[in-house]
Amino acid sequence: MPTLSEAEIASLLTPYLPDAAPLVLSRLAVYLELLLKWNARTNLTAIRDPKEIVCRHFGESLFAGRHLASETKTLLDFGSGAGFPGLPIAILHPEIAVTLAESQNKKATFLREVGRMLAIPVEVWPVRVETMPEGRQFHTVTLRAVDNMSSALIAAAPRSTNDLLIMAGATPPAPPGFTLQASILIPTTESSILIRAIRN
Ligand SMILES: C[S@@+](CC[C@H](N)C(=O)[O-])C[C@H]1O[C@@H](n2cnc3c(N)ncnc32)[C@H](O)[C@@H]1O
Repeated sequence: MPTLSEAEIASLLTPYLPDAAPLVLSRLAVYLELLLKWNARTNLTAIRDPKEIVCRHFGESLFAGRHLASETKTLLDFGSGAGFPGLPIAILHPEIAVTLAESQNKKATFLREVGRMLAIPVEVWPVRVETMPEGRQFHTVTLRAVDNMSSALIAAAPRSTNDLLIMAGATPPAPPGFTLQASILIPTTESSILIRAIRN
């Protein structure tokens, strides 16, 4: 028996993604089981309650996925951790080539395993973003809950040709060459916001 049925996951996701497709739900159900299994023996995320994982991690990531620019064809998730928001975005938008950058080895190994089990072609960059070849760029770079958002944005900016999609508790300063758009409150949260920074 899965921890949560696909119907339960769909119901929990309603505020973030009201009509999730069956394939999205079945992939999220597999991702949830893998995350719970790995998190029991290695610390991938401090959130351990399955319903909270679905709302906080999956829901917020899918909400970001609904707010991507239509021209986004390549996406870098900067500091993906256990895959947020990059993996749920890859599940929601299989047409986008998603790269998950995560410098901690155990988390990068987990990300590869989820990609393999779901048969989705995500690239995992298992070291710091700063070590990518200079010319490597993406339409969109996402950043969620990275430790020092201001310095992460400085490192992320040269990687983006179009925009940065930021999920944070407060509005960060725009990195050089980018302009912040109005922020959007993430559903069911008190103060978590989604902000797009557009390249000038
Ligand atoms: C606080 S966690 C947040 C993870 C995820 N974005 C989330 O919302 O749950 C930040 C992650 O970013 C990774 N990280 C920080 N700086 C990085 C960098 N320059 N390149 C790649 N990964 C980085 C860390 O190893 C850590 O796992």
